[in-house]
Amino acid sequence: MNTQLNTALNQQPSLPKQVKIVEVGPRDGLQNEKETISAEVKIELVDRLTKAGFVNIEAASFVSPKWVPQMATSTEVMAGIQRKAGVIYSALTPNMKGFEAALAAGADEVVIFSSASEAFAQKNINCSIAESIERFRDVAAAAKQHRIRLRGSISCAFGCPYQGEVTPEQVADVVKLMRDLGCDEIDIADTIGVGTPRHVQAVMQRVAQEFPIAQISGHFHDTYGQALANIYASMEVGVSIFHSSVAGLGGCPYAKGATGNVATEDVLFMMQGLGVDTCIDLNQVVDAGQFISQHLGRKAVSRAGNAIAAKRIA
Ligand SMILES: CC(C)(COP(=O)([O-])OP(=O)([O-])OC[C@H]1O[C@@H](n2cnc3c(N)ncnc32)[C@H](O)[C@@H]1OP(=O)([O-])[O-])[C@@H](O)C(=O)NCCC(=O)NCCSC(=O)C[C@@](C)(O)CC(=O)[O-]
Repeated sequence: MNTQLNTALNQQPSLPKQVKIVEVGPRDGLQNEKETISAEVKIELVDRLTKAGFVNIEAASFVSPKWVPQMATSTEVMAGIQRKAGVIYSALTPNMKGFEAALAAGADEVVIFSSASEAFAQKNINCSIAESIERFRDVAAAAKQHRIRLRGSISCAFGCPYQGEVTPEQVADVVKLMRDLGCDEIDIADTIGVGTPRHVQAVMQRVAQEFPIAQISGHFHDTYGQALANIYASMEVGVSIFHSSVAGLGGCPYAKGATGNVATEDVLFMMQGLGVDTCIDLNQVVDAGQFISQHLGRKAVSRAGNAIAAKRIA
């Protein structure tokens, strides 16, 4: 390597040596599918992901089946998966009814979810941000009582399909509320994928003033093709937890036109190239991505996944 390039590389901000990848495909990825997917298929997907080495898999969502019918099989899914010791299987819980179901199903982590945008909170959970926090108070207390991990997710942290602009200050305000509820981890979510790297860094740096950066995660949808760049930019400012979805599955029922999360295969390929450890077997994730894509009858939305799969056949 020439001296100039070497000096340039040495001046780069350092990246974390290891990151945690939370696989959200079985929940965020599948929740928007119109055709009902059987519990058996969902269970096989989760089991494949467990074998691939994820330490955290979002497997279920105990929300109203009238609002998100695809997640109505969550109890069966949680009962059918082969759990591996040490793996956290998470479930969304919008209220105490959801919490009770998650508790009965043996969720290791419950996820309360609100938004940095008032308009999106109304569309997604039918209440204001303040009302959602009040509703989560009991869920948070019950989670603590049962020693279940509590994660908070903040949608529309970089823009809202109904309200438009969202400021870093608005995101920080919700982070403070979730921190005060006792969240162990807080997700900064780009629901509609409009964030770009410098904007993402500004938001991450602002919220890190309110909550430890080691417990903040980046949840990026890839609607505008910015997700990998945003993950890289987040790592530059110290974020080391990222959400991704096998085969790039997904979309939010309450954010029309939003595509899936960044594909897990693409994230893993980038991390390998950067020498950032994930402890996850990319080949097994590619297999899981091909499995679920075949089941859904379409090609995976993962460039790395499809390229690796094609190379195997060639
Ligand atoms: C919050 C509510 C329930 C309010 O919905 P509501 O209609 O205001 O609530 P309600 O209390 O009046 O209940 C209505 C009906 O739902 C039932 N119900 C009530 N709660 C539950 C429950 N937990 N489990 C099962 N059933 C439930 C309840 O029993 C009742 O049934 P009925 O008496 O009419 O037969 C509703 O708005 C809801 O379920 N919303 C969930 C929407 C959702 O899941 N969105 C997708 C997930 S968020 C997301 O994807 C974003 C994220 C996290 O990935 C980050 C990002 O990318 O942005």
